Amino acid sequence: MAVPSPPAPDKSALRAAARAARAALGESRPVIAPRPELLSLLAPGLTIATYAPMGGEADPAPLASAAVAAGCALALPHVIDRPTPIRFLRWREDDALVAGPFGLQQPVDHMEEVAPDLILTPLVAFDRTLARLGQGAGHYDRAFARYPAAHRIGVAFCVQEVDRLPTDPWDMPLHAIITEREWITA
Ligand SMILES: Nc1nc2c(c(=O)[nH]1)N(C=O)[C@@H](CNc1ccc(C(=O)N[C@@H](CCC(=O)O)C(=O)O)cc1)CN2
Ligand SMILES: Nc1ncnc2c1ncn2[C@@H]1O[C@H](COP(=O)(O)OP(=O)(O)OP(=O)(O)O)[C@@H](O)[C@H]1O
Repeated sequence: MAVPSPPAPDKSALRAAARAARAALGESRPVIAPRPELLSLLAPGLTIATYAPMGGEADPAPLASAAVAAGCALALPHVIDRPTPIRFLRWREDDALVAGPFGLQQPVDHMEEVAPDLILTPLVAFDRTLARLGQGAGHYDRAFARYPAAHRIGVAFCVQEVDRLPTDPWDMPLHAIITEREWITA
């Protein structure tokens, strides 16, 4: 009889391990610099959704600045609570942010809602098949379902890579992941 294989780790165990790996970077967090493959996706008039990093997340600011330099407009997610879908609101780099739920900084809620052409997505963990793990509230899963034509680009440190993530029926793979070392595509 075959030796039973150990159960695959579930999403919450993988999330905890990846958060610990990210936290172990401490203050020596690498810079995620723009890469040519990302720059080739940017064009004047496009709307790029970025995010205000929290905790130990990779900072997408150099990527957002490259998008502005390429003539793109920016948007940031606006969060109400776990069950409510996020909305992407117009944001310029000098616009003030206010405190939101989960310790997030976000635009004031009366900014214009916009449809992103490319979504820079914070990752908790990822694998080489471009599967991603987020905070578990489904905020980005639902945003991806609402904007299926948007480019889905994950942003993470390479220590957040895991061998293989479990996937659920609602998971939409990323188109690419940018780390401090690589542009990962399938
Ligand atoms: N910077 C950033 N902005 C973002 C997200 C994100 O992951 N990062 N989101 C992604 O969906 C959305 C906000 N959704 C969130 C949903 C749940 C939690 C949450 O449960 N946070 C944990 C702490 C996580 C940690 O230790 O790193 C908590 O509050 O207990 C956070 C954000 C949109 N904006
Ligand atoms: N299109 C959708 N519409 C409504 N609910 C969804 C949709 N996609 C996912 N969800 C819900 O959101 C939750 C997502 O959980 P999951 O653990 O996959 O999150 P995640 O991989 O961390 O991603 P996210 O960053 O989007 O939270 C699940 O409860 C799921 O039922």
